[in-house]
Amino acid sequence: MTVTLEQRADAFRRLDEAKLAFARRDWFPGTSGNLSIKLSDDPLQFAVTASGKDKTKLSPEDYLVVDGESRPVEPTALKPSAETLIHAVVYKRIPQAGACFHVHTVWNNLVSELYFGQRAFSIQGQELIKGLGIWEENARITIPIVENFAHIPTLAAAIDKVITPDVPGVLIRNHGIYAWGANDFEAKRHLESFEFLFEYHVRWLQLRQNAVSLTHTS
Ligand SMILES: CSCCC(=O)C(=O)COP(=O)(O)O
Ligand SMILES: [Zn+2]
Repeated sequence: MTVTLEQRADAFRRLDEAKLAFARRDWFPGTSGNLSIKLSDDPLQFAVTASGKDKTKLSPEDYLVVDGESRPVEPTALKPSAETLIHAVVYKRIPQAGACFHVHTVWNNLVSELYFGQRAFSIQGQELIKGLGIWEENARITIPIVENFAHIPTLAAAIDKVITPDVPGVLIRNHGIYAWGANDFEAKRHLESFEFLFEYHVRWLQLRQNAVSLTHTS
């Protein structure tokens, strides 16, 4: 299937919108983060952020289109995100994924380190679990956590082993989160829901610890 110039331009415009929304929340510290939107399944092609850019800004050189091996499909001086392979793994493992967003936040880093020993973080009974598309009563979700291998093919292979269609995200230890959805709207909703759950959980642990300390000193 050929990707038209209109589809390419529409994906770039949608990536601009997602990027600015996340930038407003300070979710791209130090040029971190990368975003993609799928353009075709067969052959796999997706629009992805160029590597090392300041993702709080817009420029005509922010995105390029790559194939399933993370190679640019058109002549360009731009380098795809260093983590493009992870986006490719998500699209291959979860065929229903149409957009994939990666951000580094303090909350997702704290949760990834706190629960790395269990290789997963679980949370139950929170309304925002519905934001992940899971509507059962008192639902519990479990997001996997992988080691932060510096060698990206090793990191991508570790992610490939643990992701499932049941939960639309994966944490990388002391690095960040990848979250995906059927399209950019859904991937954003999933990412925001995960971040709410992480922040709630860490703040709740802190409050509980403070309450215990007060009880012991009074
Ligand atoms: C400065 S952050 C280190 C690389 C990283 O984790 C990241 O998300 C950004 O890499 P990219 O090549 O996509 O700019
Ligand atoms: Zn990263």
